[in-house]
Amino acid sequence: MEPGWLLWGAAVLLLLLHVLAELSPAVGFVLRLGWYCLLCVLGSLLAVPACLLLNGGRTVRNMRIIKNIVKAFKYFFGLKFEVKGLENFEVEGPAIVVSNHQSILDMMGLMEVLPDNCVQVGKKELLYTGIVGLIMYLGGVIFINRKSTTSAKMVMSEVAKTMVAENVKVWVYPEGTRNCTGDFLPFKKGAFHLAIQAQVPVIPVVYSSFTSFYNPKTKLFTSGKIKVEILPPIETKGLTSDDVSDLTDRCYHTMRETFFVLSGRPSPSEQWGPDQPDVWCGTALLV
Ligand SMILES: CCCCCCCC/C=C\CCCCCCCC(=O)SCCNC(=O)CCNC(=O)[C@H](O)C(C)(C)COP(=O)(O)OP(=O)(O)OC[C@H]1O[C@@H](n2cnc3c(N)ncnc32)[C@H](O)[C@@H]1OP(=O)(O)O
Ligand SMILES: CCCCCCCC/C=C\CCCCCCCC(=O)OC[C@@H](O)COP(=O)(O)O
Repeated sequence: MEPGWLLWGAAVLLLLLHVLAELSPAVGFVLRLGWYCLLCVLGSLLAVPACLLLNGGRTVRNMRIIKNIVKAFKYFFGLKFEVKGLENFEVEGPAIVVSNHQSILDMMGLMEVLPDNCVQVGKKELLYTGIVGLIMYLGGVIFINRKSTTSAKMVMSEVAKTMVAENVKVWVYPEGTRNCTGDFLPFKKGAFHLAIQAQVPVIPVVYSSFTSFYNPKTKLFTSGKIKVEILPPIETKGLTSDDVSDLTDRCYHTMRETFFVLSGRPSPSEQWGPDQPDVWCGTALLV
């Protein structure tokens, strides 16, 4: 077929998809999410050779390449990030970063603020997403098996040693799963055990609620603004395993309080529970 016809075909297809997306929110939702996944695949196709050529293999230095590619994604979805407190990442040496996790779209918010020398903890299933899994592997993502606490704990204790030796920060989603209910899930303790074992500070990062522009249950996915705040580091020097619960609670409360402020909603003490308890976040691999 002639290239001219191909271009026309592509233009007509895009127009058709655009009209469909405008007519039906559900179709628009699926198309936008599909486009996001496609962007991840295309970005990975670009990043894999770059990472291999420039850095040779699995290393945290690849995160810079990944970050710079992913930072362009937001323009395709009309998403804006307003970031406060970046200076709080400037701690000397390693640290544990903890943040709330609402959706697979979080990957954009993550890359928007990601400090140098920082890897994330992710569920091992993400390794099976083909080239996207490969780029995560090359970026140094630490994969854990959530179904086996024993093996997850073993991986995390190993991380406590290597992060200090190699001077890397580790980004953990302490809710342990995606949650877009407009509130927080209770925090799991792995991140805080890790911080105390390695005697490194915890840096909380909070993203405002997505519910005004993204909701898989009502098939909502429009443009929107996300406020991000990096809170001051919480020191763990001198703390022992007896202090894990207190540290977890302290981070949970500070972050939840900040979450409501950033989301422009009444403080948690003035309301009870999530305002949309039935928002479905999905238990499938991605959605
Ligand atoms: C260029 C284009 C590219 C485009 C493509 C993109 C590429 C981008 C690249 C890169 C971005 C990557 C983005 C990745 C994002 C991934 C996100 C996810 O996958 S989130 C899910 C996985 N993460 C977690 O689950 C962590 C949080 N979870 C924990 O930390 C848990 O605590 C865990 C898993 C370690 C254990 O899970 P439990 O369900 O058993 O949870 P508990 O209740 O905390 O633990 C049970 C008991 O064990 C103790 N415990 C936990 N950890 C311990 C430890 N290390 N040592 C000793 N005790 C420990 C606890 O204190 C608790 O005991 P007591 O109840 O207190 O008595
Ligand atoms: C042969 C494999 C076929 C699968 C092809 C899928 C192609 C993948 C394309 C795009 C993937 C986008 C990945 C973005 C990374 C975001 C990571 C993420 O946020 O994972 C969710 C996980 O934290 C929480 O898991 P659960 O909420 O517990 O569930």
